[in-house]
Amino acid sequence: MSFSVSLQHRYAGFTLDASFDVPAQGVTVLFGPSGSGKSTILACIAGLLSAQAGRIALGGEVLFDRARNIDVAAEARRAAVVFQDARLFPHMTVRNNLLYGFRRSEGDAHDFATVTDMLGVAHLLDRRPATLSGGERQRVALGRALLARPHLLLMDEPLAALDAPRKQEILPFLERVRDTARVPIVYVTHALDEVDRLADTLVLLEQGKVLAAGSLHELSARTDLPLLSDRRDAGVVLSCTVDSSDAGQTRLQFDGGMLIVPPWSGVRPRVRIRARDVAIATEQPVGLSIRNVLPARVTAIAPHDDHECFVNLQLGGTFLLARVSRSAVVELGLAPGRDVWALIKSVALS
Ligand SMILES: Nc1ncnc2c1ncn2[C@@H]1O[C@H](COP(=O)(O)OP(=O)(O)OP(=O)(O)O)[C@@H](O)[C@H]1O
Repeated sequence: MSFSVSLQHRYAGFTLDASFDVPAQGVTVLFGPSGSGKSTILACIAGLLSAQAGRIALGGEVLFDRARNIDVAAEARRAAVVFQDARLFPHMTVRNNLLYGFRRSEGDAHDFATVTDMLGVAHLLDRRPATLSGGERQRVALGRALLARPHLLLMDEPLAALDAPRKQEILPFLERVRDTARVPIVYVTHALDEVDRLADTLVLLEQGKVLAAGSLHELSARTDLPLLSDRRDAGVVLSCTVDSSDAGQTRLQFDGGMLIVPPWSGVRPRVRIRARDVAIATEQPVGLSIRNVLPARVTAIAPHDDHECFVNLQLGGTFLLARVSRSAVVELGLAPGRDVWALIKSVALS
């Protein structure tokens, strides 16, 4: 099932002309600099703004089609929105805030307990919003949204108002929602750490236009997207499964090989392998302290700056990015099609 969005809208000084087609599952992150049109797109999806032209369809359901005069009312779209500020009702307890949307849905007590447990708000039910921390308020806002049993969950920079420790506190809850709630999520942010942690699919926006849309893994391996490749820690994000674990190390399986990492107890680990942490050897090295040495094939080479190149590598269905000096590319005779060994010096786990 796909989620298909095509929108054209003009404000004085700003033109939105954005189209993307993404899977209607998991988290789709709209990422781009301030003013690139992220919130405008979200408002159109929510039904809070009618674009001057375009079409929005979730699976077979058309929510908006300007040409056919279809514009499903916001409530009927069943799209719950979580904003930067929690927007809870101040005079109501947490319980009543949570029950607000729930009453109107076909939910039952089991869902209420599941959601309050999942978001760690069960002990806050009798409190009022003013007595909660910013992170707790956002968890309640998320709970209220989930209990409305939305067909789409929309989040507009839900962590932007929180300080770094509160943000770290709430990210695992968002991961849990992504991994357990069967509702497609569209998530707006301009924070790359949130992209790394949460995105399954990424839509990159700049000045009202879509630069690229695709899986986070695929886009993180692209060298022609400065929004991603110019970051200091540019590199690919891989979703893995745990193969085995013992006291000393964990083995992570990915499509194309195995990674050895320090002991890890999570369920669906994601790793970021930074391009500067990947070296290339043309023969299998021996006597190395690096544990992750994997056979790979060079697929492309692109200049990064005056001194360095990005080398695209493929291992099975997985792409890696290595940053190596221009002189090394020449000396090693690296070229597309060449079989090499990728030496992964360090792996960042989230
Ligand atoms: N109601 C409006 N009237 C006129 N211009 C608007 C209106 N709403 C948004 N804009 C303009 O449209 C552009 C896109 O705004 P939008 O809020 O969608 O961007 P954004 O990517 O979400 O930005 P940010 O990350 O800063 O929230 C901006 O230039 C903004 O000033």
